Amino acid sequence: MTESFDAIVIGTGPAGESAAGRLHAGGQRVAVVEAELIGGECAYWACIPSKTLLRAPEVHTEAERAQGVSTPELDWADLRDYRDYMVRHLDDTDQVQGYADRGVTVIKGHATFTGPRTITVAGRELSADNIVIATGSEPIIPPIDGLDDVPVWTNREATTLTDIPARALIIGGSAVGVELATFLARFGTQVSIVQSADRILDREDPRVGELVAAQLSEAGVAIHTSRTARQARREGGDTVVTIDDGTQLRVDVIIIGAGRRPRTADLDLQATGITVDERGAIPVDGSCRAGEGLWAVGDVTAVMPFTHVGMYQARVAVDAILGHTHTARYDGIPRVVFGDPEIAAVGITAAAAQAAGHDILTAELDLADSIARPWTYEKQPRGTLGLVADATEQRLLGAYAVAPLASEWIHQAALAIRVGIPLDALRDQVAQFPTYSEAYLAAIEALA
Ligand SMILES: Cc1cc2nc3c(=O)[nH]c(=O)nc-3n(C[C@H](O)[C@H](O)[C@H](O)COP(=O)(O)OP(=O)(O)OC[C@H]3O[C@@H](n4cnc5c(N)ncnc54)[C@H](O)[C@@H]3O)c2cc1C
Ligand SMILES: NC(=O)c1ccc[n+]([C@@H]2O[C@H](COP(=O)([O-])OP(=O)(O)OC[C@H]3O[C@@H](n4cnc5c(N)ncnc54)[C@H](O)[C@@H]3O)[C@@H](O)[C@H]2O)c1
Repeated sequence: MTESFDAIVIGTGPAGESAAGRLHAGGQRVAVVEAELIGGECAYWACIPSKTLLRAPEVHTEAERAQGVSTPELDWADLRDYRDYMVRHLDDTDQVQGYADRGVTVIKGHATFTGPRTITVAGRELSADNIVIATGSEPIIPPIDGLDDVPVWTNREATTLTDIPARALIIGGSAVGVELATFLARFGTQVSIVQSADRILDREDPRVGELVAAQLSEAGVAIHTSRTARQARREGGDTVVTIDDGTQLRVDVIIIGAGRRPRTADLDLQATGITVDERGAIPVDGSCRAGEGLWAVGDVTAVMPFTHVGMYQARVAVDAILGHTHTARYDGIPRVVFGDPEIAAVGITAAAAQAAGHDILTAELDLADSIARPWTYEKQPRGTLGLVADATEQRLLGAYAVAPLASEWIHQAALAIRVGIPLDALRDQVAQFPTYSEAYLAAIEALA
């Protein structure tokens, strides 16, 4: 017998949970289907554990860099326990009960489509007027000979680690690679990164890559850009990795941070009429609609694979389901990598702006030369803010900041880009003294 609902949400990562909560609040009879744990990748093996693990080394560095305070000791056992608490000991019993208490049906199991709006899961057949697909993404494992014979961690093993490895090779030098390298290097791991692109964080402005490479090198991380790992083998207790310039790296573990692919392969999407793109992503329109009564939100769309974007897409899709259709906009969405210091960017790079035909103005500011806050914050002041603006329209197109607390103050640029605040208005804006936010005025004046 087919069980009918108003809406079914497949996958309960941040995007799916957000959709389910909003649908339920909108008065819909909702079923959620989850193959693993309610909360998804973000809650157990990605955002939450990684940011929890990075906080202790961040405080440690802050203390080292501030005048008049002795540096506290890092306590791995204590941090590990707190990480375990933050990932709920990989137990979602309370989450399942929470949904049940609210009247949302939870079905644990792997869903596959049997028709345009019917699925089968755990031996049950369900149908709904609307189905939201929020199945997330999985790590891409690069082809390296011998990888099966040596210790390899994806983000899952890396974020639930119990012991700090002495030596690690990270494959990939973007968000996952930079954050894990920052954390491990601070706990004493000898870290190497092999990055196939010609710079770290290759999707950002080249200056960001330069600044981040310098900070990682200062922390003792060895970076091999324009390189890939070719072969891995066991030699005694060591893993020996050969990279494509012939260099051999001797490590204890290989950590994969080489990108992710949308999790669509085993959904039987052919039953729905949805055709995935070459990345395996589900194409969606402006309101995240993927077909008649079908919606896709989060990493599975590959639009911008971040938790905040997945939750925004859920908002947009559920609004449309509930009859308030509007179009998602992806400009002005921050992209933060929690390095040391933090790396934040928003909007487009100077190169992308030029390619799009903008007549651009750019400025880069060394914060220590321009504002007071870096000096009151740490004894070796640091930080950079870069801006790109349209000269004709006199508005901001993009910004990057590599500086303490950048994850917070990047939001001013985000809002300016999103709303199209004129440069004149930003020039007349007054920030509190002494804060990092004051950097915007100095950088905007430098644009002229
Ligand atoms: C190490 C790391 C750190 C990160 N840190 C950040 C960060 O700080 N900030 C940020 O914004 N982003 C971060 N991200 C990205 C973020 O984790 C993802 O963008 C986010 O988890 C995507 O959410 P989602 O709901 O789309 O999918 P997911 O979180 O992947 O959840 C999808 C869920 O669907 C379930 N599922 C899949 N297929 C089926 C099926 N057929 N049937 C039933 N259930 C199914 C899965 O079991 C899973 O629970 C990080 C990623 C990594 C790897
Ligand atoms: N703070 C955050 O918001 C945060 C943190 C971590 C991850 N994430 C998200 O999670 C996703 C996965 O992150 P990621 O860093 O794994 O992927 P990514 O797609 O952001 O970057 C992958 C990197 O690996 C490199 N690479 C690819 N194949 C390689 C190979 N064979 N050898 C060496 N290098 C190779 C690429 O050049 C690229 O720089 C991204 O969408 C990211 O935005 C977000």
